[in-house]
Amino acid sequence: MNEDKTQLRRRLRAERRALSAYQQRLHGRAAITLLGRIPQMKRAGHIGIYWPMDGELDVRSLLRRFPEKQFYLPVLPEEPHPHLGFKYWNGAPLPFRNRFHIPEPVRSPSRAAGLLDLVLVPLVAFDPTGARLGMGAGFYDRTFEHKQLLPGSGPQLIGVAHQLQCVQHLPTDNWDIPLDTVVTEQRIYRCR
Ligand SMILES: Nc1nc2c(c(=O)[nH]1)N(C=O)[C@@H](CNc1ccc(C(=O)N[C@@H](CCC(=O)O)C(=O)O)cc1)CN2
Ligand SMILES: Nc1ncnc2c1ncn2[C@@H]1O[C@H](COP(=O)(O)OP(=O)(O)OP(=O)(O)O)[C@@H](O)[C@H]1O
Repeated sequence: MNEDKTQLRRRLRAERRALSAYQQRLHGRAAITLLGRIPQMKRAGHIGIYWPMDGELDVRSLLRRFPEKQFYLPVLPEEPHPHLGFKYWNGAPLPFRNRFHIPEPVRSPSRAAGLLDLVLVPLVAFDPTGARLGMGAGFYDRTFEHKQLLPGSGPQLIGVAHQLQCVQHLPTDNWDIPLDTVVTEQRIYRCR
């Protein structure tokens, strides 16, 4: 892996973890307000979300804001499948945690990633063109690989991040799947 990516990942992970609980709450609320203005979000019925970790923006209260929509959390791939699964989550407590200590609704029904209308994608860094740097396992890139073959297909990918995670230009690799939109506590970036 490219050293630039490794260093950037370390620096921005530390910066988002350093935000106070108060800042975190403000950013979460502001991002939810902006998400509510995105037309694709208004239309979406089945939405991939994530359980926040490591200082990521917390948008779980979308479940209360949009009680008519269905939300799904990612579950780690199991051999031999290389893709993230998505399982229905109604907001109930989740006792099971995966190997990264992230809760998963293991007993809930699954929905194929390609059948979600929209996926809120966690990230470590992004740039205004929609390039994304994640945790470094390539899970989201592999899961939405087909979007590269058929542009415009598959769920809308909406990155969710603190404004401090925006960098001028991110180095990309040929497997990176670009984001359609990025939402921060300050603004909406329309990338595609
Ligand atoms: N909230 C959230 N959920 C998510 C992701 C994410 O980025 N954010 N993922 C996006 O892909 C997947 C999990 N991906 C991950 C990839 C690497 C590490 C990681 O490197 N964790 C440790 C070191 C490894 C370990 O403890 O064994 C670390 O913090 O350095 C964590 C999660 C699915 N769920
Ligand atoms: N479509 C793919 N097919 C095969 N390997 C892939 C694919 N996408 C990513 N990878 C592999 O995954 C590894 C991690 O990729 P990268 O650093 O871009 O992950 P990331 O987007 O930061 O992580 P994540 O999506 O898990 O948050 C790379 O070394 C690459 O080899």
